[in-house]
Amino acid sequence: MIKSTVRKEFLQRRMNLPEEDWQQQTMLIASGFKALKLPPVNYLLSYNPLASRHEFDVSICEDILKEQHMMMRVAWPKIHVDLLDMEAVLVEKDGLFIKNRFNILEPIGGATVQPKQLDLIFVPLLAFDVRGYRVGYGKGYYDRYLTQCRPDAIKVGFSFFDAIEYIEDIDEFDVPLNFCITPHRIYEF
Ligand SMILES: Nc1nc2c(c(=O)[nH]1)N(C=O)[C@@H](CNc1ccc(C(=O)N[C@@H](CCC(=O)O)C(=O)O)cc1)CN2
Ligand SMILES: Nc1ncnc2c1ncn2[C@@H]1O[C@H](COP(=O)(O)OP(=O)(O)OP(=O)(O)O)[C@@H](O)[C@H]1O
Repeated sequence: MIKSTVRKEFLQRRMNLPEEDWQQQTMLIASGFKALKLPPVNYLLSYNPLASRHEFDVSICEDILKEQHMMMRVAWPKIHVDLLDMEAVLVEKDGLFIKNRFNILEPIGGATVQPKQLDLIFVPLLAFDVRGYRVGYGKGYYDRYLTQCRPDAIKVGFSFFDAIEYIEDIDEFDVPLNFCITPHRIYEF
């Protein structure tokens, strides 16, 4: 399947998930994540989920990590629409967020974390394949950003659905995930 077909189909499937299933599967994904053995994490790039698109609520996994990595600091993406690029911004406790044009909460103020400082990245996705390649909303923000990160930075995706066979139109910019957690499986690539 090509990215544009995957994008439409999986957004539809996610939007059609009944609230009860969404909640139950969220808990299964979070317990899968808890079982992951990760090296020390100093800097995490998280994201604020778009509830209106039924995105996975990564804040549960953030909390799990905070217990395991006491020194960990969390950054959030801030996009630059004109440049199609993104930065990771640290927000201290009680920091402020404002909604961007896509309705996603972004930090106001706060220090930028350099991409090479990040140890762990939660990567939003609509679907992924058996090789760890993913499809997002199609603007390439994460693809551009991930090429600037350390090769050993761990990229984790979360999905309510299992891997698809192949995303056909992968290009040289696509960076695969290291892990994808689904309600019934942990994929490692
Ligand atoms: N929660 C969350 N935060 C994130 C992402 C994400 O996927 N999820 N991103 C991951 O990249 C970046 C934002 N990327 C986005 C890219 C497109 C659209 C979007 O709604 N696109 C419309 C088209 C709108 C237009 O062209 O103006 C669409 O898909 O209908 C939203 C976010 C950074 N932050
Ligand atoms: N590093 C890069 N430099 C230039 N163009 C890029 C880069 N990364 C991705 N692109 C381009 O951005 C466009 C969108 O990429 P793609 O369809 O893979 O987005 P996506 O993975 O669904 O979106 P996202 O990364 O925002 O979640 C493609 O045309 C792709 O070639």
